[in-house]
Amino acid sequence: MNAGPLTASTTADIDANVSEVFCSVQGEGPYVGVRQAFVRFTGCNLRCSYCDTPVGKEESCRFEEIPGSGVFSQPDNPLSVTDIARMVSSYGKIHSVSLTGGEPLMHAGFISGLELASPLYLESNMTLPQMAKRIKDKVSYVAGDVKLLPPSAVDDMDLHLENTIECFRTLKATRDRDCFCKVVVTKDTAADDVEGMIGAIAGYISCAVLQPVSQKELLPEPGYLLGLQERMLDHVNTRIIPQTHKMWGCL
Ligand SMILES: C[S@@+](CC[C@H](N)C(=O)[O-])C[C@H]1O[C@@H](n2cnc3c(N)ncnc32)[C@H](O)[C@@H]1O
Ligand SMILES: Nc1nc2[nH]cc(C(=O)O)c2c(=O)[nH]1
Ligand code: SF4
Ligand SMILES: [Mg+2]
Repeated sequence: MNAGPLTASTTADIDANVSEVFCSVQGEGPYVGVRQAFVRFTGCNLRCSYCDTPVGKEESCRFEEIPGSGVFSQPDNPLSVTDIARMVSSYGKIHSVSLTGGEPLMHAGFISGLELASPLYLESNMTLPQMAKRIKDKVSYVAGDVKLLPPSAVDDMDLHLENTIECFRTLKATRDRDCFCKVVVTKDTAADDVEGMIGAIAGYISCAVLQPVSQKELLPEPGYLLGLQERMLDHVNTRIIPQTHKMWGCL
């Protein structure tokens, strides 16, 4: 049994460093447009070259009390599970609570202690299988990224791929949980790599989403995305959905 530092302990953590809490609509993937509270944790175990999310401050969180106002209070970190429950319940009729980051699975101990009135929607890089095991019965939605990293970005590529597959196996779609995958596609994304990984996880997901990268200079040609979609359709229901929240300037 693996007993490394990222092996989950069995007790819940009562606090965590959170970079922001806000209310918006889900801007990515098949649930685009549903109203959500977003809880963005600090810290990440990866450094994706295209990442659009700055590393959050550890000292304080920013909390948008009125949705869309652009006005933030700055509660001190760490925040408790009770603080989070109070903040997200203030947002009214939400569909779910998006747990994002950074990498939320680095805070699995805290997530396992959350008791919220709304279902949990996990947004993860799917590379920490021990943490995934710990929270698998807490989350109702899993938006799992497939990270096709260049060899220079990982010490052990086989282990990275195994960890990804193990996360999807653990958090797979069931009667009580939806699980789908997103792949951020850039002009450097190799179709063979995408197809290999999607083939390996197809049995665990309800659909796959090809998400064009937001930086214009990194975008592939439209024909490339359509060709990739056609290949993926051999394995799983596949949609091309760009990030929508950036179109209308919401968080
Ligand atoms: C900021 S990440 C946080 C959650 C987790 N670490 C992950 O990567 O899934 C949230 C989502 O934004 C996507 N994303 C980040 N930068 C992007 C970009 N430049 N263009 C399109 N999607 C991007 C990620 O791939 C992921 O699906
Ligand atoms: N509106 C909106 N939708 C999102 N879906 C995933 C996001 C993320 O950064 O995890 C995100 C985000 O930051 N904003
Ligand atoms: S895993 Fe997610 S948060 Fe971390 S660097 Fe990649 S896109 Fe950004
Ligand atoms: Mg985002």
